[in-house]
Amino acid sequence: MILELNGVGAGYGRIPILHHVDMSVAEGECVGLWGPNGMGKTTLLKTILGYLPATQGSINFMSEDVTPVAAHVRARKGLGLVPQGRQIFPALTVLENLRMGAALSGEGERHVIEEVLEQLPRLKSLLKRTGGLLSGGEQQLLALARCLCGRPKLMMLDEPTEGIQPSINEEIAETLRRLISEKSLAMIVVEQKREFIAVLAKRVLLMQKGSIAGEMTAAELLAHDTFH
Ligand SMILES: Nc1ncnc2c1ncn2[C@@H]1O[C@H](COP(=O)(O)OP(=O)(O)OP(=O)(O)O)[C@@H](O)[C@H]1O
Repeated sequence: MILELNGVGAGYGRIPILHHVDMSVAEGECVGLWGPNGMGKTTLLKTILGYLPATQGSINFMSEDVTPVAAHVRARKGLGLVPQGRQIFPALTVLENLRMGAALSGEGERHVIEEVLEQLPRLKSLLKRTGGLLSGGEQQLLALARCLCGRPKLMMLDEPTEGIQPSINEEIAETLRRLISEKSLAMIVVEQKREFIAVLAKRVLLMQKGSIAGEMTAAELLAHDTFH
């Protein structure tokens, strides 16, 4: 397993949000995380990344107990995030955004960026463009590319299709599918759109009220009654 959580709890101040979360991700596996709004999916990603401390349980990443390890050290070890709402640097150019990501990789910046651009060729013609002037979809591709420039071993994506037009969502899904099948990159994908998760993840965890309430196959997810 590349990631293993055992009985993890976390919250904000004294408000507990996550309760006894057990989950694992195998090498090269893409796991979907699905559930209604406000159930703790983003909180779970923040806890795995170390932005929030686990108040209970343990987090194991690449055979190391990272529960006490600081977020920036976990990032260097290979935990990457494509955050909700993209969070690119709007005043920097596309290339500068990628350089920020590549600083984490510990490899030659130019080589890393060139390789990532081969996977996301649409960005090649946008390198000098200011990030804030890109469309939402282009910003999402940039956020994905920036994360890849840090050479993650496990990439977590928080609602990558939110507010993005369908044609770019297909491009994002296809890029992620290739990264899984060709590069064996492990992923956790938090998503509301079932069709998007089903294309990528064989195994989908259902999150409810801060706990993992069940596990489904992609086919079961597509057949699942919606929450609303
Ligand atoms: N910084 C914060 N301080 C206090 N409570 C928070 C904070 N961030 C989130 N919460 C609360 O934690 C709970 C879980 O939120 P979280 O964002 O993890 O859910 P989610 O499943 O990712 O939902 P969404 O899809 O809407 O982001 C919610 O009740 C939310 O109000």
